[in-house]
Amino acid sequence: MASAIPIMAPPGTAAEGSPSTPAAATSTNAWTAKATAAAAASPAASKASQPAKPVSLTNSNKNRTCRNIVIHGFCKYEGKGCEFNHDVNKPAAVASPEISKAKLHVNSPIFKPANISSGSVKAESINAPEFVPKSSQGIVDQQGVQSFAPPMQNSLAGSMSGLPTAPYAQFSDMSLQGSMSTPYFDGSASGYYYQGSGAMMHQPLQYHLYNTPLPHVSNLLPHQRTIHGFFIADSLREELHRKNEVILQTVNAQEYGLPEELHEYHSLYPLDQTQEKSTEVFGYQSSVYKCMCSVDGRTYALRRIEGFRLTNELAMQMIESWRRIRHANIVSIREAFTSKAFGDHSLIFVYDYHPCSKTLYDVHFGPQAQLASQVLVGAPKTTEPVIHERILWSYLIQLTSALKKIHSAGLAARLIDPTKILVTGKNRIRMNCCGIMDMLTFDAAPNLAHLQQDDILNLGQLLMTLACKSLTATHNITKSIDYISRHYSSDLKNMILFLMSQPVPMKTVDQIITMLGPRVLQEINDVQDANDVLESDLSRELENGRLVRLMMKFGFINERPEFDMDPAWSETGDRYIIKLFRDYVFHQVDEAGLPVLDVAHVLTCLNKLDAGVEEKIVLMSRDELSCLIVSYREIKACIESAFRDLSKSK
Ligand SMILES: Nc1ncnc2c1ncn2[C@@H]1O[C@H](COP(=O)(O)OP(=O)(O)OP(=O)(O)O)[C@@H](O)[C@H]1O
Repeated sequence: MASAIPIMAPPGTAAEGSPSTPAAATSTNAWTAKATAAAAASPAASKASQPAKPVSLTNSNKNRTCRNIVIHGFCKYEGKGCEFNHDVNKPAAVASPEISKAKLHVNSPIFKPANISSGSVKAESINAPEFVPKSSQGIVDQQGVQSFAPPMQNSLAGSMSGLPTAPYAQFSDMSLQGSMSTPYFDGSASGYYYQGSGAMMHQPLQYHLYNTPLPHVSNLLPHQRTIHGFFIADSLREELHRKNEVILQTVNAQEYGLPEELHEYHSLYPLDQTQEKSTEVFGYQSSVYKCMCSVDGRTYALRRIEGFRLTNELAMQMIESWRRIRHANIVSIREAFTSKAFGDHSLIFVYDYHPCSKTLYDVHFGPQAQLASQVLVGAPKTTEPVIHERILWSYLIQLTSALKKIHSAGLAARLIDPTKILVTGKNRIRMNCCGIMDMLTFDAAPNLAHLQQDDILNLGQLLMTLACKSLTATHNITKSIDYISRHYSSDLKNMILFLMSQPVPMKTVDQIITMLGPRVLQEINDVQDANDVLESDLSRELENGRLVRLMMKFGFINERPEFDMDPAWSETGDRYIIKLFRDYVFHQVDEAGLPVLDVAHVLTCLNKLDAGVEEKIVLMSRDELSCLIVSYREIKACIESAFRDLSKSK
């Protein structure tokens, strides 16, 4: 290794045993003074060394500054036999030629293990207790592993008990003390997506690998960070995990009377919340299924209109216009087709799938929302209206934006109903089921202006329903407006009155946009704030992804059994440095010889390595007979070259 700088033996130093490592052997002057080497590598490592007696030195050495003083600021053998000069104020008569050559000097940063530096993050701090989700109702497999039952559609939950638990934990974790065993799926997704495996694969996902910091540890000094500072927020991670989990859910098609395949879709999974099917919205019973597309492998939502016979082929052309609409507040439609796969004449619409979404109805009028308002009954009179005004404005802005797109395309939504608006994120809504009414009530020459006026009226009715938090609010408009004027601003009341008023001569979406005015600016501000938070979360994960890739490279290179006796791969040259660096990063020990589990140290070292900084560190061999001073840049070059060699040998 050309660039590594071995610490040279002072003249006259007798070697205690020959250097056993090839790296040491490459230097004829390899310095074998254990004490100095141990101290050089790390104070933490020093305890692991065998006690070594310093060798006798000539009188001239008294005039030479001890290297330990120069490098580390102290010499543990001062007064115990070390004959070099320890008085830094006393100028050394003879300068040590090696030291003047060495680039490392007193000011070089030295790694201090966690138990010395109070500011570092210790591995113990991430000993979070195992999280057991609330909905886990004790599904225990034969091995006694508790499985987690997700908040699934009610009728399906029963089918999940007694399912095998997949073997996890292969790539499980950064578990540093065995305390964070992470039961991740082993990565083999084969069969997971597909029906017919007889069972819905299920796994106990651990959403909370890291708890949020406790209040008493949040008062950190500016240079300190908690372990949570390195990873995305718990809530976001949990949400993403849950979405992934929901996307992969399947049921046995036969058990649920579902077709194995439907056009180019398979693995149907019912999404309806209840068994009861209403004909209120479409005039026909409808069902929704999640499914996989065998063409692109993506997940979609199929809406089946039951018992519908398509009589006019022209109706299908309506879908073409809807297919062209792409908008952040509209669930995109992919295609529509008829099918007899369910044993009847069904009309099938294929939409984008938004995992874990709920309808606006579920969010504000469903059982959970009712429970929340019951809690509020006992609340003081000053309690805020149940749906905050800002949320109502946000809904209105999003729906107006969607309507603008639809009306500009020469279409009408024809369906603005709380059960047909999806909430796909926090206050994030999307119009669902677009295009269905155009097919079901096909009219070759529709009165578009009239339908668009209806859209605006329906928007006003929806807003009134939400503001009054009552599905019958539109039955008594005077009373509802009175309620709204007492609980909300006059701007909101006027907006609702405008939307619900008679069109004289015609109302347009542009008029609504003008009335929204400054509220739109507020919405943009909120969206950008949310975006900033997500971006910062993303950047944290970016770091982690980078570090995982580095650690993988380490894993590939270090101690490969097939190269055991190969001089190019065994403990020589560049690879030897990588091995020593691995020890430096992960295998530090403290004065008592106990492992130092300092996450901050590991992250710092890996980040510096990835950046390839010029900072130098001292690496010491395991037998403590030799040490090397190398920069992170040099170590990075070694790793890259070793990895290149590995890739070539494939
Ligand atoms: N595109 C989609 N992506 C993800 N989930 C969806 C999608 N469309 C509907 N869902 C989910 O399917 C479930 C049923 O939707 P649906 O529109 O049938 O609501 P509903 O209240 O049952 O209405 P209806 O009474 O008309 O059947 C809802 O929980 C909804 O979140």
